[in-house]
Amino acid sequence: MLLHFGQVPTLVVSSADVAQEIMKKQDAIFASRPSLKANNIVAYGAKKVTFAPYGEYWKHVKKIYVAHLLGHAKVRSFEQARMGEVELVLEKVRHAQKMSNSIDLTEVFNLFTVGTLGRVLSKSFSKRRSALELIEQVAALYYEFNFEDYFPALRYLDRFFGVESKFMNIFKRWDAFFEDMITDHIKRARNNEEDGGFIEALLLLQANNQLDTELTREHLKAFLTDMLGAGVHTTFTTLDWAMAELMRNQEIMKLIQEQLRKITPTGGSGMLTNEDIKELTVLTAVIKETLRLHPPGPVAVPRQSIEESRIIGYTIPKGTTVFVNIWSINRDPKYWECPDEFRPERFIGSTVDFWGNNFQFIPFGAGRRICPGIQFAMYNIEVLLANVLCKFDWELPNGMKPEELDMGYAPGLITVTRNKRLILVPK
Ligand code: HEM
Repeated sequence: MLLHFGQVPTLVVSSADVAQEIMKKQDAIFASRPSLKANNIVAYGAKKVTFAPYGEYWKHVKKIYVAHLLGHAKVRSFEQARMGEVELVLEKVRHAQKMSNSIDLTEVFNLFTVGTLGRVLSKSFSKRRSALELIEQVAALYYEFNFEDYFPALRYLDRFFGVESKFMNIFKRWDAFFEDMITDHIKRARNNEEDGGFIEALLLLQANNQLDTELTREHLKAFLTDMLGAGVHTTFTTLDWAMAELMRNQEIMKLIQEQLRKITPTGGSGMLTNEDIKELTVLTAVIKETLRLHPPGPVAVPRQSIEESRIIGYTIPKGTTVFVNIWSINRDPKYWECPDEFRPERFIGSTVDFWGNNFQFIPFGAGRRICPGIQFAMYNIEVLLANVLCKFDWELPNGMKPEELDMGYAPGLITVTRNKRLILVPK
């Protein structure tokens, strides 16, 4: 559907066929991003990959992300940090179990996600709650309708809306947070404490000066905002939805628990590692079905066309902003039987995967701009779910029945979280 939002031609894509046309066949034309006011302020111009226009700079920085943080080998190498955070979660749950208390799993998942990411940025990362608070504030402001993005000629009206000053205020706190993180890291490095994290790698690249692109302190901070901005809400909300769906589908939860309880952990700590659970098809199917029904980003990050093109017989002008509606594509009855039902078994024995080749299932997007954090996210989601399901049985509080669990969506545009916190009792 081609619309005009103010002065900007806008294409909304809600079918797998057109998504394939945009994200695969004509990907080079549609691989850029529109320049939004929020990005020019909070995201340090277009320095972070998520909002960089398609081109050489984007390619160089994405390579840095993959080589030093998000690539498969790197993700595997972060096992210690990941398992350290799993251990913290298990301790909290054990404590609640011992006291016969309920536990707020939404909060636990949120802290786990920011903790695993923070630790691999810098080993000494500890400000989980401040980071979460900042991410919330930025998310709330980010997609607030910004008049100027759609009516550039009416820029002067911002003095009434005040969007820019709101962004500037948040940006100052955001910037100070990342400045502290880098400064703390540098102080420890003076004491010869190596940590193998992303900030260390970036500082080394900066010192060696062998890159094809400039790497200033601003670039470093932009990359860190990219990681926390793109990686935290998306991952935590998947954990939250998956666990809620399992509470409503007890037979599937029991099946996974039986499979998990047959595995003997290889690590000395008694926790299951990613290696231990790599053959668990039911757990993977549950996560895929969660991502299909509740894609954390219901609308992919907007794209922009760099030249005029033809899509299914229509002319799409250069500079069109494209929104791919992942949510409705993932539930298209043309591809999915009973699309609104949680049925993980549909993925067992199926070749449909989320790597951007099956356009009826694109929770991570597709094409050149596909999410580079898939492996990172999946390792964290799988290992945490495996451990909390293996070590504990779970009940709803106050005699609540599974069908009474609120599965409504909280308001929000960037990521779609559950309406209510997930409070459960570990047994
Ligand atoms: C369940 C978890 C996640 C989901 C569902 C998800 C989903 C997405 C989607 C839909 C896009 C846009 C793709 C497109 O335009 O075609 C994206 C982009 C991106 N994601 Fe993720 N993401 C997740 C986790 C992560 C994590 C953990 C990180 C990093 C720590 C990350 C980093 C990024 C980056 C940097 C981009 C921008 C890529 C580009 O513009 O080239 N994501 N993600």
